[in-house]
Amino acid sequence: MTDNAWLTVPAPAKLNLFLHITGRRPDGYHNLQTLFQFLDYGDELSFRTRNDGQLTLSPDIEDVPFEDNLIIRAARLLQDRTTKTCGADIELNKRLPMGGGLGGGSSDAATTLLALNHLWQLNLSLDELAEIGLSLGADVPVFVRGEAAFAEGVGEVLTPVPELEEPWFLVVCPQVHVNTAKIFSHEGLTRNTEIINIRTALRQGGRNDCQQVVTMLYPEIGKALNLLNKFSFAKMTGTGACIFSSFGSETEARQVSDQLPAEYVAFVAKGTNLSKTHKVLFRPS
Ligand SMILES: C[C@](O)(CO)[C@H](O)COP(=O)(O)OP(=O)(O)OC[C@H]1O[C@@H](n2ccc(N)nc2=O)[C@H](O)[C@@H]1O
Ligand SMILES: Nc1ncnc2c1ncn2[C@@H]1O[C@H](COP(=O)(O)OP(=O)(O)OP(=O)(O)O)[C@@H](O)[C@H]1O
Repeated sequence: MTDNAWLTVPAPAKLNLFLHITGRRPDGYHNLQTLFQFLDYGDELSFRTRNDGQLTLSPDIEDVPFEDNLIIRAARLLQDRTTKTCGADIELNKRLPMGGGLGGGSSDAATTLLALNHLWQLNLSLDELAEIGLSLGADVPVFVRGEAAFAEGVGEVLTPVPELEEPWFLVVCPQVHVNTAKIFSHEGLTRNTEIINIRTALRQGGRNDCQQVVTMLYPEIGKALNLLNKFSFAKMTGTGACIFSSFGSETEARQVSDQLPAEYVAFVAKGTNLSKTHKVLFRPS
């Protein structure tokens, strides 16, 4: 029932270069100000269209039922806008830790929306795909749009910042799974950081308002921060667990990585202002 060649598309990680929480909305969600940049490292998805309306995914992600997987949920939302015959086989090469603050699930969802929109020839605009993506998670729209951005609202009001420096990052991934909802509902969370404008944000940067609560609940993350801080200023991304430091060159980042204790899971990647998904789908060289 297949009728096509495989299309392989990256699903890169994101970093929150800073993350300020500026308020809590009546629906419980939080207003944020954050700076998103992508990494040239992430998951990879391959798609092959089917003409029988079926979706398959391999391999399964342990503990994530098929219909709950953000890849399948994204594909189902697009199927709602197609004829009954649009289907796909999907292969997932999962590299990003789950619950790491690197946005792996959101990036997988955005890549699925972009790739299937292309393969099923739906011609939905990026605006439409970002709106569909927002119903899957607050981080999906930035991956759909594919540009480094200053984000406000719950993360969906995006101002592209194409002029950001693109340093090398050392990302350390403490082996704990942080539950995002648990962090946002914690009574000790800072929720009243002053709103800043984009120029101030780009000039001054900022901190991660979740870091204090997360390191209190997950001491392993505080320990990793203390260690990385000995080499270079370190910060948490999203609601953790991953932390990062930036460097002027890949060599410097690798030198620090090589000095970490063997049990630390870490990778080195370059920051990118255009996501690799967009490079592959829209600007192939
Ligand atoms: C922390 C960030 O990673 C920053 O990029 C994101 O805002 C989180 O985005 P995400 O993982 O896509 O999160 P979602 O799946 O939308 O939300 C998970 C849970 O976190 C809380 N949540 C999330 C985002 C937000 N702006 N306010 C919240 O209060 C809500 O309780 C929600 O139920
Ligand atoms: N394709 C997927 N990849 C990863 N997680 C998925 C996927 N589909 C559903 N999930 C669920 O989403 C949860 C969050 O995963 P994700 O890897 O996006 O976390 P995260 O990196 O902390 O994201 P964020 O920075 O957006 O908070 C997982 O614990 C898992 O239960």
